[in-house]
Amino acid sequence: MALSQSLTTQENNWKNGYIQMVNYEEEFNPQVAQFIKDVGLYNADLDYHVVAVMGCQSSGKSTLLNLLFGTQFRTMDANTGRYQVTQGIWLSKDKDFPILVLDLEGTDSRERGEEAASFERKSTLFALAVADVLIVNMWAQDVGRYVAANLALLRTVLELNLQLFQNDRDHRKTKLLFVLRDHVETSLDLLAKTIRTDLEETWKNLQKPLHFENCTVEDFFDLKFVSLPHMVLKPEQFQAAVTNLRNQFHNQSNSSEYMFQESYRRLVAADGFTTYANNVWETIRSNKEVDIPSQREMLATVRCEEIAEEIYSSAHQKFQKWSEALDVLKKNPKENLDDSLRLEWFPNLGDQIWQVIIEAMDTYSHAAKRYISSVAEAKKLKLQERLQAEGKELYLRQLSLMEALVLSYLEKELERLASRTTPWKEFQSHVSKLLEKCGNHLKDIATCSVSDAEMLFKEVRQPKEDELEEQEQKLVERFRRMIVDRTTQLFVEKTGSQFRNLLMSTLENNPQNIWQSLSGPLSTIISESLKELMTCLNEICLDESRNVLVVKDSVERLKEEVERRTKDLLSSNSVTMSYLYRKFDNCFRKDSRGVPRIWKPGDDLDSLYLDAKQETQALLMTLSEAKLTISLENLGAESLDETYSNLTNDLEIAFEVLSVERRTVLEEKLEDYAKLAYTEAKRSQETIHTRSQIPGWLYAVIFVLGFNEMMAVLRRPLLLLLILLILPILYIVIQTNLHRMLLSVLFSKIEQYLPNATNMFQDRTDFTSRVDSTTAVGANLRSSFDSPIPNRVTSNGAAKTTGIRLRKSNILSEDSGARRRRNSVGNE
Ligand SMILES: Nc1nc2c(ncn2[C@@H]2O[C@H](COP(=O)(O)OP(=O)(O)OP(=O)(O)O)[C@@H](O)[C@H]2O)c(=O)[nH]1
Repeated sequence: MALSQSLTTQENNWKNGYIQMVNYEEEFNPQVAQFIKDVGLYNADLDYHVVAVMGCQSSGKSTLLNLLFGTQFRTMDANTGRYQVTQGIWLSKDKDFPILVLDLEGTDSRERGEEAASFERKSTLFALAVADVLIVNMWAQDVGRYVAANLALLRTVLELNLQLFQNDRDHRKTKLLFVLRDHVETSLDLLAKTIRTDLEETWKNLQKPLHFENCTVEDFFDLKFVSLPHMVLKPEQFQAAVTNLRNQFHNQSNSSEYMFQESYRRLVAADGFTTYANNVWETIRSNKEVDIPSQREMLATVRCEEIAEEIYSSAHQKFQKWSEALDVLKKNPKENLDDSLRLEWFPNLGDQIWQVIIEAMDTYSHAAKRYISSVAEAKKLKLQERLQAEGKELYLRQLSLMEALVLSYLEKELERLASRTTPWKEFQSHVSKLLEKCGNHLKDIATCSVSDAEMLFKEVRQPKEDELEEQEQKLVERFRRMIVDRTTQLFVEKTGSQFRNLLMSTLENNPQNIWQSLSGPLSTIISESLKELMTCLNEICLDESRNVLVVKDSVERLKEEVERRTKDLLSSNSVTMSYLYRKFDNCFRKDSRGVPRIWKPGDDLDSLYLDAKQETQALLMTLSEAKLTISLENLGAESLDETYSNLTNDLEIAFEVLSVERRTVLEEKLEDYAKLAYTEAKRSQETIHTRSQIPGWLYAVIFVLGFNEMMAVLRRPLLLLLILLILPILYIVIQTNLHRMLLSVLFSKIEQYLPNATNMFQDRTDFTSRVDSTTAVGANLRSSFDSPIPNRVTSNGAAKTTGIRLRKSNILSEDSGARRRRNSVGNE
């Protein structure tokens, strides 16, 4: 409450150039710091002085200060009676000079009563701790007289000063300036002598620490005595004396008279004055012993801390700007490492960070030089560590972002390399160039030209560079594996395609010995392919042991590819059947020269049929099981041959092409085809046989009996013309063997429609006759199953029809035979 009241007052007073430093309730005003700044002393360093005045209440202290320093402390108005004007401790600044002026509360305050002595000790102790010059304001007439207040005042000063500097071996002196007011008669020297005697007497009676035992008052104080004439009675003399005294405070040129000496300085820089004063006051107030050295150390600690903090935050702001710029770069990642981008990445950021740190440390050293060096150095070290840690962090961020950029760029470039049609081509040389480019980019941006900066950041960069190198190698290795895989795949596919062509041509030309025929050319194809692959692997730059693994793997994949291609080609029933039909036709319908057979009555149709079927079934068996023997040879250089020697020994590729189920299906189709061919052949043979058995006389009989009909035709030109047209057509049909096809079509149509016709006929007969008729046909069919040769072609239509549904050969499975028999019975 009291403080806030004081502050309100103070706001007005501040305009008058003073502030209540310690209020009546003994509270220190935190706004003193701002006051110091406002009066322009904050940066004065040690180039300032402190003057304090003490003395009895209403002894003209404020009046004196105002006259000497141009301050505007409030003074008592004599017309309103004698009362206390100055309460607590007030602070002002000399109007023109860097002098802080302290106006202390009067020592024998009537208003404070019994507590006056306590406050007097506190304020005196405070004044001795902070002031270079302590003005003791006294009435001249009181000197030499036994005035309790004066003697007590002197004792307090000496005693407290002793207490204050007892631990300070390098203690500072204080100027004690006795200003004797209203000096009238007694000479100043006499008065001074009296005071000096009093001081020495008091000093003698004081209990001193052992190390100060032999010290005199003047080891601690420079004593000076000034008297001022009566202000009211002798105003001119008073004014002249005041002017003279004022000059002693301001005029440095007259060194003997100059009031301030170097040895009085409290060695508290102006920017730390508030902190120092505040701490001293708080220590005094809490009745603790004020230890100047520890106060100075405390001040050094506090101030160095403040200075370091201030400098750190300034450097931090600069780091922050870079950090924000790096954030922007992170959000908008670039995809290449163009030179134009380098500037965006703050090249030589390490140097720039180092520059900030160096500047910060210089500023700190300059600002902290006036504080205890051990404290300042300790704080400097901490500040340096802090700045370096933040600088390293920033530098590391840049490196991490660059690492991400470099890896992303490298990945894209590697993707581009891998997506080429020949991904292996000059792969390693491309990779080397890329890695060099990435490395140069990092080096250009991250390397420091200043050797100290390089030393600082190298320990951060080295692990990051190692990490980047490791990541790059991992990435390259990933793509190398991918490219090896793609290259192998390309070779496998290419080899597979070549094998397919080879397989097709071998099936066309030599299906019977297909696998033996394929082995040789396939060995050559695979050997050539592996040789090419190894050349590519060399460009991809795999080590030899991995080359062996890749080649081994490729061989396995090639085996799989050969199997896949074979199965693909023969998976279609129509394709496989076309080879089987051709085989059957070659054996059955053509002679050993490949000329189509004209069936003659003497031809052993059954044997030819059985042989052809056997041959075709043998081909089917051959096609069903693949067995290739590949011998890889001369894969490359001699050394490689040794490495791959275990690969070149008899590589067997064996697999099942057609499953048992598929084989059964194909055999059934083959059986049907064979039987149809046999039936056609048999019919053709019997036709020719019948024709050859007609005797010559029968032609004469036909001529005689048909003479009339012949003449009838000859007499009808239209009929003759029609016959003349039909006969050449018939001749052409017979000559071109088309009559067989037409006959087979005709028979198949008959087969198709005959059961329906039979059924229709049977519907018109009674039930019994139908049963009999059906039984007879069934017996006829059953008898035909027992022969490996299809039934003979007879005039019996039913036998003709069932001839193509004969039981299949013995090589067919029993299941299939049983099923077919069930089907036949069903049909019956
Ligand atoms: N006789 C005489 N009176 C003076 C002299 N200097 C100041 N005074 C008067 O003494 C009275 C008190 O003056 P202040 O300057 O207020 O005294 P002070 O010691 O600051 O008073 P507090 O701050 O209340 O302790 C005023 O009326 C002044 O005019 C002087 O040298 N001689």
